[in-house]
Amino acid sequence: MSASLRIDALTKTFEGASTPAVDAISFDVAPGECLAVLGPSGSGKSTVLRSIAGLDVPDSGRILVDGADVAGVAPERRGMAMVFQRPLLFPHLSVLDNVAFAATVAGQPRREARADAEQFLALVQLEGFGARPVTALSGGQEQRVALARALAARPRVLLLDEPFSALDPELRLDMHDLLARIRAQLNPTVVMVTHDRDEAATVADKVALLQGGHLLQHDAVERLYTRPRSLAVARLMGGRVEIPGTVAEGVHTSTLGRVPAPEGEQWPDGAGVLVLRHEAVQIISGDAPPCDDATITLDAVVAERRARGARAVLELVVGESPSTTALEAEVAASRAITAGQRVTALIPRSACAVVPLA
Ligand SMILES: Nc1ncnc2c1ncn2[C@@H]1O[C@H](COP(=O)(O)OP(=O)(O)OP(=O)(O)O)[C@@H](O)[C@H]1O
Repeated sequence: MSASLRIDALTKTFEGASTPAVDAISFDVAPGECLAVLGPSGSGKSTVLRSIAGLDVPDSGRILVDGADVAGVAPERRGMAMVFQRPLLFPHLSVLDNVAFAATVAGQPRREARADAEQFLALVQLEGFGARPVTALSGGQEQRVALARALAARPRVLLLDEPFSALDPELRLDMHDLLARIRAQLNPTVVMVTHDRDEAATVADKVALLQGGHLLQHDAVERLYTRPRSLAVARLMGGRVEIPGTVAEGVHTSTLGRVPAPEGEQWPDGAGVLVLRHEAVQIISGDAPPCDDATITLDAVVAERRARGARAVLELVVGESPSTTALEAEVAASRAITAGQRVTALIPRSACAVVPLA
């Protein structure tokens, strides 16, 4: 059921707009892979998805499914199915007939189409719901029906446009689990639009990160967090530690001291901002462990502590005035670390990346 997808220099400018909504975007999605198209509002995510589906026509660029260009192919003939933010179910049909609709319209005998639909309802854990009117469903159940309906079309590529964003947080987590089960069972190629990086990190193998119609980085989720290519990527992924400095011969020098590039990484000479995830900063409130080459050990003062539910954010100050550096770290809320306290911050060197200044 899965196909490869290649997006090649996709460009689209809407009538009357001065800049492209999508500007020469290219990426590949392997068969069975789940790609999240992530970015802030207006970054071009839906335009990319709608172009793949054939609902928007790009000005230039190609969309290849298993190597074949789908330009000019009608949306319903592309072997794709799309789930939108709203389930868009037919209110006059039962749950089962909503799922069986496409097959019935395509001429499959009703009984067969319904039997098939039952299987997809079971897959989305709505076994026994077939006879209900869709108007009697909760939001989460409606979205499950929309997913079952899309899957019943046996798409080669499943397109999801913010499908869970209208659901409450608990239900969203359930839907993420459901999507994982669907992937394990049917292995579809999935492209999902989301503006939520946690959602992208939870459901996707890779992320295409967009901003202002440009593709900033297409990479594995983990690399977007730990190896951002630019300051914009680090910030969009929620990075909160930025330390300006200079790189010479692969060593970044700043108020934190000298940080050599991790093995296999190349940092170009010149001005560069050291970025690292606040989650990677470990806080020791007692005796510091002995120094080792793999770890940066810093004396710090807690300037502020902010509550974040089960976690707490610590604003740290490293160094002496006037050359101090601000650093953020996160600890379990249960840890009794208070503002004004002296602590040791440990940073694995492997957690450090250097990106160009702005
Ligand atoms: N049909 C259209 N006509 C004119 N402009 C459009 C149209 N659709 C999108 N745009 C513009 O193209 C740009 C990208 O929009 P798009 O919907 O692709 O972004 P998005 O990242 O999906 O945003 P959101 O998360 O808010 O849905 C925006 O500036 C938007 O206003």
